[in-house]
Amino acid sequence: MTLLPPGSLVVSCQSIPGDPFDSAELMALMARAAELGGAGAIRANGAEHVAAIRAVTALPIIGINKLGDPSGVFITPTFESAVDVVGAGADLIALDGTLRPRPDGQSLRRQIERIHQELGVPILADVDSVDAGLAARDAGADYVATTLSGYTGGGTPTGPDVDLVRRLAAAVDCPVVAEGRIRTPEHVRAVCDAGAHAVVVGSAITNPTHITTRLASATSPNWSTRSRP
Ligand SMILES: CC(=O)N[C@H](C=O)[C@@H](O)[C@H](O)[C@H](O)COP(=O)(O)O
Repeated sequence: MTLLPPGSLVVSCQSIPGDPFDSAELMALMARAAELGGAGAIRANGAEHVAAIRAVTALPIIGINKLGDPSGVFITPTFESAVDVVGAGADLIALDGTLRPRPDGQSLRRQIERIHQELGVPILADVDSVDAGLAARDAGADYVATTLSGYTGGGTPTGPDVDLVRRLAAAVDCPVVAEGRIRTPEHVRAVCDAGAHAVVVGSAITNPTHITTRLASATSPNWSTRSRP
């Protein structure tokens, strides 16, 4: 059985430090709601949140561990950072699969090899380019995802990187997961048409602050100064 069946919607239940929803219990409720809504898997950050989500759902969990400086390699940057997340119940590990230097000086290949051999779970490599996707696959990744496109320099676009999904799907011999700034059913359709095997949606479902900001910014610029009846 594949952990991420084709056409799965993966809901990323991650909170932002300092946000009112920054709690493992609340992310577990988000995961339950995602399951009721038809999600095929959950993505979650850190052992505490993975454990809370594991307690309320049997859906596959893609575990990550964000550590260190977000301007560098910080999504599950080392073998050690994956250990507790798998211990808490993650079924797959996602990690930074970009070509950037890793904080412990280890190679991506060695990190993937150790997670496969010592923790026994598949790897999803979060990449930002076709070259990184090819290298991550060559290093042993089981899935590649577009997660880091737009976050490694050169500015962040507003929508998903549909073109990278298409180019990765043509280049790598493993499933391609679309992730990053997927906010509407049209975005989901576009990445599926481009060849995505599964689609990850985070903020548009699980971050009420972000959802409010996007909708609030769409009101008339004169709204706040308009006279009220
Ligand atoms: C770049 C980075 O650190 N992405 C993180 C990866 O785990 C999360 O902060 C995102 O929320 C996730 O990728 C889902 O994306 P979106 O929230 O845009 O649907």
